[in-house]
Amino acid sequence: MKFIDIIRERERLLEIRKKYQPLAELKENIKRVKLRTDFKKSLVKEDDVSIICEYKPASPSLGEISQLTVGDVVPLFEEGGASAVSVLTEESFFKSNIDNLKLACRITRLPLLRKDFILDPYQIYEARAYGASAILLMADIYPDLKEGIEICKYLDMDALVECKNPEEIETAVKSGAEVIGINNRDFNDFKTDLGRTEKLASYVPSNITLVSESGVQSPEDVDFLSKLGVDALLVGSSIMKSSHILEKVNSLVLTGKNSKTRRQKR
Ligand SMILES: O=C(O)c1ccccc1NCC(=O)[C@H](O)[C@H](O)COP(=O)(O)O
Repeated sequence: MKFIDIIRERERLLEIRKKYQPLAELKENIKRVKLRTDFKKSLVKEDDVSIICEYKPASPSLGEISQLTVGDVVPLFEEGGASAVSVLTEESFFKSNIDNLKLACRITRLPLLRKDFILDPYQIYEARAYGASAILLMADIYPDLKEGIEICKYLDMDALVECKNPEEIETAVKSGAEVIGINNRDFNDFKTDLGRTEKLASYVPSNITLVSESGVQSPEDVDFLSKLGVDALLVGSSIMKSSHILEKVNSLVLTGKNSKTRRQKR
């Protein structure tokens, strides 16, 4: 399977959602959904690298990862010291759905990131209506980044803008991004390499919150990425696969404590 297959499938399911729950209805629902605490603020700490724990039952690279539910894992993420929770909401390849976001919202007071392939403003409104405080926007996938970031601001949400090269980082900054993510996963073969953050971190201005995403397995990885000046790490598979989730989260969180380093300037 290729990345483009994931996007095509996302487009197909999006059209079904739009018919099932029109945008006007979502906008009405938003009026009744209380906003969660600030995602960006929760990640930026003076001395600590924050950990965002991701609910991820399956993935294109690993297939089924875990049969645990949001109700099983989110309390453990919180107890383990996570600063925020990411909920994958893609159905076909990651075996989750948007209702898991709503469920997480009932379980935890931590800020919630909607992790999905966002192609359309509809999905940003949908995220807010289902309780998200932030949404992932991929710089090379979302059609109008500036507009997407503005919609997030209008809805009092944060945009985590994912960038794959220096040009995308520059575009993201010009478009108003305040939180930038560097994904350590290569979307051609889905393999991870923490060296991607090493190559790109210094391109991200120091006033912007930097999240390193994917491939974090161990406290040693947290240590390595901390030295590159990241503010937060997004971790899914290694936590979901663990038979001791609470201890796993806690070991990553503790390694992030007092480990924050100033980002190198170019
Ligand atoms: O996880 C995958 O296999 C994948 C494949 C294709 C596109 C995206 C994919 N993952 C999305 C993510 O970015 C991760 O869920 C997230 O960063 C956590 O990564 P990990 O800790 O490696 O599970």
